[in-house]
Amino acid sequence: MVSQAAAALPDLAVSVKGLVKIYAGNKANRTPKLALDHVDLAIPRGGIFGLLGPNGAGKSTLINILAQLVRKTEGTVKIWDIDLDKDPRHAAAAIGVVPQELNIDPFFTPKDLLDLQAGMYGVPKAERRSMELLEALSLADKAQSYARTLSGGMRRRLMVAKAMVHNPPVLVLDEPTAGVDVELRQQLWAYVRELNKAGVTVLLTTHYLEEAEELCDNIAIINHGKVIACEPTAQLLGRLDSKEVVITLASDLATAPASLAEFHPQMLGPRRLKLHYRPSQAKVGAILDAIRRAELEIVDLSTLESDLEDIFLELTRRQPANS
Ligand SMILES: Nc1ncnc2c1ncn2[C@@H]1O[C@H](COP(=O)(O)OP(=O)(O)OP(=O)(O)O)[C@@H](O)[C@H]1O
Repeated sequence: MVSQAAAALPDLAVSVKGLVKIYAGNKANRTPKLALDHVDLAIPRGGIFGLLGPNGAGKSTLINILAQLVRKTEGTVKIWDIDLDKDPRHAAAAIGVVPQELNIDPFFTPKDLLDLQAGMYGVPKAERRSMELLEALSLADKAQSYARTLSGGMRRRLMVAKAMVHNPPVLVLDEPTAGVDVELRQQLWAYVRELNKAGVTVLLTTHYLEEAEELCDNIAIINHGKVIACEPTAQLLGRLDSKEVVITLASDLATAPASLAEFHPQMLGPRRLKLHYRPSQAKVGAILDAIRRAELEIVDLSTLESDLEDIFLELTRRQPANS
């Protein structure tokens, strides 16, 4: 699908160095906002790269800079080895962006929208593949419907098709599964994986660790405008050393027994107790033994993987050692 000569392929699909974005204050809030604080990112060609972070971390700002919708304050950005400052037009041609907001002109049909977008990118008529894209995204039967009649999931898929009209080697998806139900999410991921297999490098942002874990071969975590981790998914997950067990007890408990203190117990209710442990230092069996010694009867038990919050705690705690 991507027709660059092998010799010309860059090692990095996207390279960001020392990227800073300061939003100027507005009338309501005059304080300038540092949204990206010297971000370095090297996104290898050919993979699916996840940019993970909580609300307000700076993910959309970064993506909007790549899409040239937001002007950076400082730093260098290269897309497919093309410097955004030196050659913005070719940098734009190398990337397709699916924004978070589904802004679709309601009075156009999906087919018209794709044709128009292709025209905007200067794709010659003979090379336009609007119907092929609509088919790939299960939208062929909606090709001639008004966009306003499409469901949220269909709109999202139409936005993906729109981002691909000029056949860019890099596809960026900003929070692609927000508001998309499980089945459509799977379809969307299947298509993204297909594109990736065909050679498209994918960059996606998400709040969800599970999503990044399922799809991405590399993950960067961004928090308060700073990249706090960037590594292969397996390595990142392996480095996380925090799990929780939630235990339902047979009878009420006023406070957690002192003998469980090493597991930082938290009462979730009179019969529900949450315990924390580090898999590298304690096995879940050790927790069960401690509970039995405390003469508590277990009715049910579930373990929880670390969530994003835990990861931040873990990574920020370790940061001085790693930096
Ligand atoms: N146009 C703007 N003017 C001022 N501040 C902004 C503007 N856009 C974003 N910000 C601020 O910059 C910070 C980063 O926002 P950004 O939208 O990039 O985060 P995000 O990680 O994409 O969050 P979300 O997941 O909620 O989209 C936030 O504190 C946000 O309030």
